[in-house]
Amino acid sequence: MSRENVFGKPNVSPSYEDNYNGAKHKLGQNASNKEKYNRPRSKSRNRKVPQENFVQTTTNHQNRRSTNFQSLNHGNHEQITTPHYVTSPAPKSICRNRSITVHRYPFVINENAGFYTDIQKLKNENNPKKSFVEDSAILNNSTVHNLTENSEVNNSFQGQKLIGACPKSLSASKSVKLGQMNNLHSKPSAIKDSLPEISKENDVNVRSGVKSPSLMNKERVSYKESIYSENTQNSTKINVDRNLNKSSILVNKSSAAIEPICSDSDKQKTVSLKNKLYARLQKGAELSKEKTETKCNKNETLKQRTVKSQETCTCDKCNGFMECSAWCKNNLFFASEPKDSRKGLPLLKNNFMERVPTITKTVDNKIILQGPIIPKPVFSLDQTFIDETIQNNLQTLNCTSAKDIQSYIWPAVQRGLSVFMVGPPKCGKTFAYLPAFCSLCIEKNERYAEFSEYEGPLVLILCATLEDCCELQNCTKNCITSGDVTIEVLTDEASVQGNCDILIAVPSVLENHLKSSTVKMKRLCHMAIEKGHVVLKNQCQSIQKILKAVNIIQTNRPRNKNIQVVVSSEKWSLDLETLLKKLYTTPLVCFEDFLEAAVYSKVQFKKKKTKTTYKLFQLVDILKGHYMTQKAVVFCSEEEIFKLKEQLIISGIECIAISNNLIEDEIFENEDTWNFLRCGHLKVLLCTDSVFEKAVNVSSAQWLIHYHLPTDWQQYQKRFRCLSANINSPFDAQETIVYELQSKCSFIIIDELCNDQLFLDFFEILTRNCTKYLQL
Ligand SMILES: Nc1ncnc2c1ncn2[C@@H]1O[C@H](COP(=O)(O)OP(=O)(O)OP(=O)(O)O)[C@@H](O)[C@H]1O
Repeated sequence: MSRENVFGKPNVSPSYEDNYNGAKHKLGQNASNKEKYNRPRSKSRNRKVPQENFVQTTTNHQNRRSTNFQSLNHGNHEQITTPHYVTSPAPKSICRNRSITVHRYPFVINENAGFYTDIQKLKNENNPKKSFVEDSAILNNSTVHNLTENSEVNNSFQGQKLIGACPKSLSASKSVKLGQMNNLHSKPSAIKDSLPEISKENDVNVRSGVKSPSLMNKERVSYKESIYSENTQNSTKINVDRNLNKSSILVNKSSAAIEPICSDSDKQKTVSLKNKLYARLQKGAELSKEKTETKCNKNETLKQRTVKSQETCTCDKCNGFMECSAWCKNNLFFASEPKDSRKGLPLLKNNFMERVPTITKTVDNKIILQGPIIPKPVFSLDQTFIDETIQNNLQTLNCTSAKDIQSYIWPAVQRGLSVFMVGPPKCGKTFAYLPAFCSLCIEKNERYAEFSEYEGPLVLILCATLEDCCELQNCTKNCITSGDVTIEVLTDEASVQGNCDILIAVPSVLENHLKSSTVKMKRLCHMAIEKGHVVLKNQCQSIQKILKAVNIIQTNRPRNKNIQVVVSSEKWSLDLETLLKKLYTTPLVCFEDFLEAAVYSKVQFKKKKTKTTYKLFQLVDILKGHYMTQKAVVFCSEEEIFKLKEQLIISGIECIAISNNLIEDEIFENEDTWNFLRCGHLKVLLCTDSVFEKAVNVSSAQWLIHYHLPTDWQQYQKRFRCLSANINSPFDAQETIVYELQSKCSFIIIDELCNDQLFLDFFEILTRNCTKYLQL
C-alpha cells in the first residue's frame, strides 16, 4: 500500500497497519491540544468587531446580556431549537442581523407594510446587506409577499413564506390563515390593537418574543420591555426583565389568545404583572389540555382508535403513534421470551452525555476518519468477504477496485460497525455498504436463523424520494442475481410481502405503513439512510418515529443483536450530528470532503468584503497579532504570491511561500520548516492551488485564508485539506470550548471578482448550521 504524495514523500498520518493493530493514534489531538492550551491569550478578543463579519457579530451579541441570544450563535446547535421570536419590526434590523435565518421568521407585520418594500430596496441596492435577505430567501425557497388591504394571498401560503403586511390589511384579508404561522415580527404598537382581533378570527398560535439581538444596545429601540414566554415540555415559564419599563405585548401560546399588556414604567407593576401572567398562562394551558382531551374518547376500543388516528385525529396521543398501543402490540412487543435470552442494547441514548466514547482519528490524503474503531482499509473486492456472486456481478459493473471511501467502509460495514459517510456525489457511497448488505441477505438462513420466527425486512433502506427508491432497487437487483433474496420498494398502495428481505422506502410512507401495521420490523438488523442531510431535514418527523420504533424493537427483542445504522450524505448538518451523538453505539464517521469535515468540526467561516485594491490591508488586518500563534495558510494566485510575500514582510508579518516556481527540494524544505514551527514562532504559509494540490503535504493549519478567490467550488473544498489534522469530533466538544473562539477559522476575502454562484455556495455554508430539524 503506497500512501505517498506526488513526489513519493511519505505522509505524516499514521500507517493503517498501526491503527488496525490497536495502536490508536490521536492524530493532531494530544500534541496540538497541549500546544493550544499553553497558547498565550490573544489580544484580538478586545478588538472592535467589524460589522460585516457574521460569526463575530453573533459572538458579540452573545457576550452582551440576555439568555436567549446564545442560541442564535452559529455553533450553538443545542439551544437553537428553542423558539425565539423577535418582536422587533424594523426590517433593516432583521436583515442586518445575520444570525437570524429568515425562513424561521416567516411572518412580518409592519405598520406601513414597509418590510417588503425595504427588502426590495435592499435587494436592488448594491450593498452588502442585500445578500442576506436575498440568499436566505433563495436558499430556503421562500418567497416574499406584500399584503395590502386589497390583495389576496394564494392558498399555497405555508410556513415558508415571508409576508410583509400592515395589521389592518391583515385583518381585512380573510384569505390569510395564520394558523400555520410559526413566528411573527412586529412592533408592539403595530399589533397591539389588531392582533387580538386577528387571533380570534384565525385561531392563531402566536408566541411572543425578545428583542432582536441586533437592537440590543441601540438607542433607537423605542420600547425596552421584553416579556417572553417559553413553553417547556411540562410547564410554561415567563421571564420578565425588570429593568425594562415600557409597554409590551404578551402573546399567549397555550391559550391561543393574544393580549396587549400595558405596563407602566414603575417596576413594581411589572412584577405584579408577572403573577397575573402566570395565572393566565396556567389557565390557558388547562384550556388547551381540555381541548386536546376532548378530541380522543378514552372509552373507544383500541381498534377504533387506531382507525381514527389514521383518519383525522391530530391530538398528541394519536399523532405520536409511538404511544398507540395497538401499533405497539403488533410491531414492537415480543410475546414469548426464551429463558436464556439476552436483550440487545438500545439504539438511542437517553441523553447526549450518556456514554461518551473515545474517538480515534486518522487522516488520509483524501479521507478523514473518526470513530471508536478504524478498520484496516482494503483496496479490492477480493480482499473482502462479500459473496462471490455479488463480487462477480460488481465486476461486470466495473467495480473491482475500491474507491477511496469504499476502502474503509467495505470492511467497516462487514464488521457490523455503524457508519456515517459524507462525500461528493457519485463517489461510491451507496456501493460502499450495499454489497455487504446484499451479501448478508444471501447468507440469511445461517446468519439470522434466530430471527426466522419474526416478520419484516432484514435490511431497511430509507431514501428521499420514490424515484431514488426505484433506482436503488435496480442497483440492488444488479448486485444480487441469485439466491432467494426479496427486494421491495414500499409504496402507499402496495403492501409488503412477509418474506421481504430488503425494504426500500421513503420515511413518511413507511411511517404510514407502520401506523396501520402493514409493515413489521421485528426482524430488522441493518438500516441505511441515503442522502442523510436531505432525509433527516425533510422527513424529520417520520425519521424520529421510525428511530424510536427501532429503538424499542432493539431493546425488547429477546436476542442480543444491535441494529447497524449506515448514513450516507453529501453534506454534514446539525441533524446528522444529533443522530451521531444520540446513537448508543458510536459510529465510524468518514469524510471524503474536507470542507464538510470542517463544518462537522465547527470551523468558523468568516467573510471580509472589500475592494480588490484593499485586499492586502484586509489580509494584514486579519493576520496581525495572530499569525505567530495561529498556524495560517493563505491561498493566493501564482502572479501575486511573491509580491504578497514582500508586502507582508514589510508589514511585519513573517511568511514562507511555496509556489510552482520552486524546485521540488525547495518545496519540501519550506513545507518541513513550516510544519515544525512552534506556537509563538509561527510564520504564515503562502501557497497556490496547483502546488498545494500536487505537492504540499500540510494538514496542521488552524486558519485558512482565501486571499485569491477559488475559481470553482471544488477548488474551495480542496483547500480545507490543510485543516484536516485539526478536525475535532463532536465528542470532544468539551476540549474545544477553550480555544474555539480563535482557533480553526476560514476567512474568505470577497472582492468584485467573486462570482454569484461562489458567493451563494459560501452563504449556504454560513447558514447550514443555523437550524436543527431532528429532535431525538
Ligand atoms: N468501486 C467502484 N468502481 C467503479 N465504479 C464504481 C465503484 N463504486 C461505485 N461505482 C459506480 O459509481 C457510480 C456511483 O456510485 P454510488 O451510487 O455508490 O455513488 P454515490 O456516492 O452513492 O452516489 P449518489 O451521489 O447518487 O448518492 C455508480 O454508477 C457505480 O456503478
